[in-house]
Amino acid sequence: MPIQVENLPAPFVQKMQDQLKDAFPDFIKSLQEQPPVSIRLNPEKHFHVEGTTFVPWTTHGRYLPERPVFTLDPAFHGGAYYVQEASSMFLEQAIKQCVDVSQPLYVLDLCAAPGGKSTHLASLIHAESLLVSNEVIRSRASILSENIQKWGSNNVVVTNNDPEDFKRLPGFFDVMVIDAPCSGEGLFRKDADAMHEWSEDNVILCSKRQRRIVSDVWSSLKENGILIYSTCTYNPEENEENLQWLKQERDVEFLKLKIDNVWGAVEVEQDGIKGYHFYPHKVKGEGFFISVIRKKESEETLRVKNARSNFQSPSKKILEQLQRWVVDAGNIAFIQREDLVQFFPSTLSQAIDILAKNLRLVSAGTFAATVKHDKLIPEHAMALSVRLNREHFSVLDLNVDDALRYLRKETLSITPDQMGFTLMLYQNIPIGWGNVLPNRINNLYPAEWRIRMS
Ligand SMILES: C[S@@+](CC[C@H](N)C(=O)[O-])C[C@H]1O[C@@H](n2cnc3c(N)ncnc32)[C@H](O)[C@@H]1O
Repeated sequence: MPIQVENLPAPFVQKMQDQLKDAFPDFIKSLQEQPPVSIRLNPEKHFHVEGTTFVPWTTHGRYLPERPVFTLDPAFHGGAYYVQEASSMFLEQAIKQCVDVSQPLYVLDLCAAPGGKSTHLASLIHAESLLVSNEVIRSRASILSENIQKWGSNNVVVTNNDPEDFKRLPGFFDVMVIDAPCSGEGLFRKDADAMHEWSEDNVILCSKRQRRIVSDVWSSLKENGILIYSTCTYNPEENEENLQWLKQERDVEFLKLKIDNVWGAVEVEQDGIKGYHFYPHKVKGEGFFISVIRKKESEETLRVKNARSNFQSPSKKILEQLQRWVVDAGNIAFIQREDLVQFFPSTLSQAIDILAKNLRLVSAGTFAATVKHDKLIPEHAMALSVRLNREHFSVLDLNVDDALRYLRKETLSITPDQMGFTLMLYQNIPIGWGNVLPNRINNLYPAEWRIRMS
């Protein structure tokens, strides 16, 4: 929402004036404009949206001409795209230019909820990479897990830990993203609360917290590993000064990114640090800052041994059924915890075993099914999984009205010919399961995800 300049906190205005000098009036003008609307398409779900333009620093980012009601688009609930502001999609350049994504890697997204960077990372890294998507606040970790399930990746482990818990995993990660909690200056146009909560004291508080987070998690990054540090703020306390602090405390190298001038990102290079500012008067996006840092210090490394994991496997009978539910079943490990079966790439079993012993796991890979008396009830995440073998299931194509009825968990008045668990599709995107009985369809959409908007 465009903002009233007179509502901006006076010390913020003064700081921005000092920082931007001649460009300050353009910056203020941009805050009074409508924020651009952008989405990032899920490359695994092959969904097409008409009338969009490219976010230039991405492959799958698109600007929309206007803001639709995303809640009323069934494809959104099927994980066909993620709604994300465009500047933060610049993470893609940091990964593509500084990380060899042709190799499987261990990647940590430390401050991950609601999942913008994690879903993006999942689309950028090798399919057998491990992405640990962590969120310290429990309720936000559930939202994160929901968004990861919608995206459909099976190589993501969602954890709910404090950054210092990662000290238990020395030298574990090749890449670490710290999209730090910040004073939110860059989001004023989209989030009026951020503007009302802003204060100089809070900037200092955020800056100190950010240093603590980096310190706490530092030992879990490998020697030569890459740290991507980002905030959605403009001020030096949370950006350049934190990087200066890191340079003084640790042996690090700041990496330079190639940027096209037309993108409008502003490179800062001062006293050996490097970073990239995104200002709304220069880019089609919100305020953002990003820096890519290589760790040059040696680090004790936790070895992931090639031994059997301690996970319990489902029974042979269950396993045989499940293997028909997924494509490329040979490369997948199914594990059973109580009556719930999950799966992930088999090459990650050992690493996930280590995570399970050291961290609080919310989910590991994809929830496939609940086992009840040797029968399988498919989990919602299975419908949204990019590994789902659609050929194995009957499907029901829903029009937009029926799809919305389904997502509201209402009764569907359609009567398909085939009985049993049926995949609900909207524009060829799976959105969940129904159990077709002789006289009705049992709507299996998760009650807690049901849409309430009419
Ligand atoms: C900027 S948001 C992350 C946005 C997310 N990366 C995305 O792209 O969707 C920062 C996150 O850090 C979490 N956080 C807050 N305090 C924290 C702390 N002390 N340590 C780690 N994370 C924290 C917040 O709950 C929030 O989810």
